[in-house]
Amino acid sequence: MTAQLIDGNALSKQLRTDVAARVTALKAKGVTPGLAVILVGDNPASQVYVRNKVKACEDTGMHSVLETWPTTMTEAELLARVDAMNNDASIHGILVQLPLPAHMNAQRVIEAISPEKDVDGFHIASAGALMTGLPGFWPCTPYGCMKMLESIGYELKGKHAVVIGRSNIVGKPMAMMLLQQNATVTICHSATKDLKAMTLQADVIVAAVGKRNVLTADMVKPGAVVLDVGMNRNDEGKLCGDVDFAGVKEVAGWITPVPGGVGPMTITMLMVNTLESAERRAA
Ligand SMILES: Nc1nc2c(c(=O)[nH]1)N[C@@H](CN(C=O)c1ccc(C(=O)N[C@@H](CCC(=O)O)C(=O)O)cc1)CN2
Ligand SMILES: [Mg+2]
Repeated sequence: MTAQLIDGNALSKQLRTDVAARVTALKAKGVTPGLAVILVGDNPASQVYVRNKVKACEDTGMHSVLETWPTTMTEAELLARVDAMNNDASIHGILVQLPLPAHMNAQRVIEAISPEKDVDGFHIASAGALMTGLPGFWPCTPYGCMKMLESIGYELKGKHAVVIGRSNIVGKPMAMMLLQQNATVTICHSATKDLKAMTLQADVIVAAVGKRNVLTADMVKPGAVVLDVGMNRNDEGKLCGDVDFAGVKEVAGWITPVPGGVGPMTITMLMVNTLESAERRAA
């Protein structure tokens, strides 16, 4: 058996077309959605991601502001920039690209973003809203995973989902979203005793560890849906996920590739969150 591919580039293209149409409608009401992107330091991967975010804004007709600051910026200076964006009426979404330099407290910076503009969904108010089922911004990567499941018409009710990884930005919110759709959810992590015993029971597996080959073919139930959130480099320096793609695709029913899977969906859901923030303002 060979798994069907869930193509994050194709789904993103489709969703961004919908976003662009809604942006046009909002502009007709006099509101242009605006995103502020703040990058501190010169991490080359982060530079690529922020450029792609600005480009996604251009492609969907949104306004964007990109601020890049040197690593020597102080946390107080960064907090002042966040505050300026909180008070800028042309900005509906603010994101501070992570990771931040070591001398900054990322959580403190995130909490300085107004929850109404927290389009990354990282603020504790956003996390609390997701936890309790109240309206709020959902973190873009797990939100993108949910859209991928929706795109294949997958019914989560009563299914067993295993999330590998417990980060605040992927693993934990992913588990909450799956739970909200009435899946039975298991969160596995570095102290899990028998990961394979868990994943073999799973109808849906989300791998979000940041380590190659965390999931291999012998760990997957035939027909399972496998979503790969990892971004690593293999021995040849090529981008790869957490899943042994070549092996697992022979067992799984559905699988996301890396690159071209969850990654592009992260930026697409950022566009959706920013648009919805602006729509709320216009309502
Ligand atoms: N403030 C934030 N910081 C970070 C986030 C985030 O959502 N908000 N997530 C990641 C980085 N990230 C977006 O910021 C991100 C990573 C990867 C991709 C992506 O499209 N990847 C491509 C491959 C790109 C490549 O070739 O290098 C893919 O998977 O196809 C998008 C966004 C951490 N920081
Ligand atoms: Mg992410």
